[in-house]
Amino acid sequence: MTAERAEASVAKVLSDTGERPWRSSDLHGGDEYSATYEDLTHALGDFLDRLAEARPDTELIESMTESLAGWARELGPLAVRERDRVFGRRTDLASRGQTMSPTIELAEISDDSASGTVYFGSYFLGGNGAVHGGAIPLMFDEILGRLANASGRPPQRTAYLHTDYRSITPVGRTLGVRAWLCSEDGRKRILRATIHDGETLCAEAEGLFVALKPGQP
Ligand SMILES: CCCCCCCC(=O)SCCNC(=O)CCNC(=O)[C@H](O)C(C)(C)COP(=O)(O)OP(=O)(O)OC[C@H]1O[C@@H](n2cnc3c(N)ncnc32)[C@H](O)[C@@H]1OP(=O)(O)O
Repeated sequence: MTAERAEASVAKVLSDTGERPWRSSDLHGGDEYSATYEDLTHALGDFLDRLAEARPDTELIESMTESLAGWARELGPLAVRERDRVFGRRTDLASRGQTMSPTIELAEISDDSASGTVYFGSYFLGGNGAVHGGAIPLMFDEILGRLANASGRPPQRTAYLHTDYRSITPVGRTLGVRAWLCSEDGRKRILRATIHDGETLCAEAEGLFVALKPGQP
């Protein structure tokens, strides 16, 4: 996704809800920094997809290894405390500034539902064209966790996450994703989500999210 599309996606969510989509830290710089960091995470995701697809020769493997080791050496001294990090903490961005799970492009979000698209690249291949069975709950935890924590609700953690695999989830296709709040009972919230390939239900999940008590990690 380009920086312009990332900004447009965030702006749409803001205009729909009248507020920031979910808690966002301002510790990590302004809009330009966000867009630049999102470009980095997209470039990294693209690299992982291309790596997963390619069969490079020894010379290219050695060259890439050297380049990656060089970047690691450069980043090593820049390590900061968890709360000051950027990776995975840009909750105002579609990718959340991370590549651990695929980017979810939300077209709609309200207090109790969200819908949009998700694209699993080749990096997430399990086998025979199907997404890895572990990557699917990872994506569900991502969207359900975001929704559970949206709209000024107190921070929540996943207590359980149940996934049913209804048909294969294909790699390399834009899939529909939907999540909604089913019930609230004190600190407990049950949410559900689905992934569709066109009309085909690929997988569905139910998660219990429990609001943290003060002092709970
Ligand atoms: C923007 C970010 C997007 C990404 C979001 C990612 C979210 C995550 O993945 S969080 C990481 C994964 N989750 C964890 O590490 C959680 C680990 N577990 C915990 O910390 C605790 O067990 C925790 C907080 C869930 C609940 O503990 P605690 O606060 O002591 O609550 P506890 O009293 O045991 O339970 C509260 C209620 O929930 C119920 N409950 C708790 N766990 C479960 C469970 N697994 N199944 C069913 N019910 C449960 C209890 O029965 C109780 O119900 P009731 O009030 O009716 O008696």
